[in-house]
Amino acid sequence: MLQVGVIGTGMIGQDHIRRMTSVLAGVRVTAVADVDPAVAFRTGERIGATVFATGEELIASSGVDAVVVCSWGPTHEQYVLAAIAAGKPVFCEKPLATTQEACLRILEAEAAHGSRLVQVGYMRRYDASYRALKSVLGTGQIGAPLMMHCAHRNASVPGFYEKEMAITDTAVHEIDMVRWMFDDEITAVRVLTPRRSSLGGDLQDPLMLLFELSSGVLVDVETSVNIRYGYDIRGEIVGEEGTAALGSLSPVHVRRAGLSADPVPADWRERFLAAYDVEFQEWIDALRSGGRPVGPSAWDGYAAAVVSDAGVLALRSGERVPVVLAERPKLYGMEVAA
Ligand SMILES: NC(=O)C1=CN([C@@H]2O[C@H](COP(=O)(O)OP(=O)(O)OC[C@H]3O[C@@H](n4cnc5c(N)ncnc54)[C@H](O)[C@@H]3O)[C@@H](O)[C@H]2O)C=CC1
Ligand SMILES: O=C1[C@@H](O)[C@H](O)[C@@H](O)[C@H](O)[C@H]1O
Repeated sequence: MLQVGVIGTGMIGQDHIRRMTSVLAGVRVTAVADVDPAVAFRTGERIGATVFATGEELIASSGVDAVVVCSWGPTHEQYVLAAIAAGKPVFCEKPLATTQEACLRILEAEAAHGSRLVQVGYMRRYDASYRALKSVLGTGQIGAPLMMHCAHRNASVPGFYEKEMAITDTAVHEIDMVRWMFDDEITAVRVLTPRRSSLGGDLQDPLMLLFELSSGVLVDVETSVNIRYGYDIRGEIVGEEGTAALGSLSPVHVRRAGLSADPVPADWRERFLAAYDVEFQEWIDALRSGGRPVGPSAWDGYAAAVVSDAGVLALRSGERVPVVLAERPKLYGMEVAA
């Protein structure tokens, strides 16, 4: 049984605790910590886990074999570094860290440790629809890819959500997905600002991002974070001889009162429910078999941060911003995770 400690017991922390305590096999949540002690105590009491006053104490505990970090982005670096220093595997929700400099510090620490300990929570790589899309691409049946159109729509966002988070918090999923889908790097970013939605308050919402890949493939991403009608994730690849798109996800299609409709998920927990399950089960199984994490690596977390930084610059300047990555350390090979 893998003994896991969870740092950050907010929205996604609770969801991952639920899957580790009642859905997945071979795992027990033995410890929790949150900067808000009331939340941590309620959770610890409910699931019978030890509550630690700080994430660092949780990481040091002998009752914790592996760590899951679900706290706010700016706090990820300190916990990932502490887990590496303790030699414990750490699953960190996205983003790996909020600056590329912080990601580089994590890469250095992991390289000094000498083997992979870190996995980043880019769950789209585990989603059945994205996996099917990648496999269609791989068979060559639509010919060489030329473009991809994506949409990332949230029904609404919390009050603390700022305009650049449409890139650093939201489109960062497409940044990782595109690198994985095409086995390629994003080399430049542009960001266009359409007419502003009146539903987004001060936010510049929606945004239109354009990624250039080193192969010449172009990827456009619409982010709309106040779309109201639900959580809608789309993707279509245009190839030389055909197109392939993420399919409809609904198990049921309703026709009534002059309407033909599929339900739309409320949020990411519903849309990516199965993907998170697969992501965590594969992580647990890899660690239990004495292996290393094989999903999105600290390198992937770093690359996403560099592209995301370029996106923020492109939004501020209105210019095309090139993406410059550091040299890829040997530890991360050229393998494509998940
Ligand atoms: N993969 C995905 O689809 C998703 C990933 N996320 C990521 O998960 C992380 C958490 O997001 P949410 O759960 O939505 O936020 P949240 O605000 O609901 O929960 C975060 C929790 O972390 C706690 N926390 C903050 N600083 C802390 C610290 N220094 N030490 C310990 N606990 C601390 C807060 O008190 C709170 O309970 C973010 O990095 C976010 O980007 C969130 C939603 C979906
Ligand atoms: O990661 C997530 C949130 O943090 C983010 O705020 C949302 O825009 C994404 O759709 C969700 O998957």
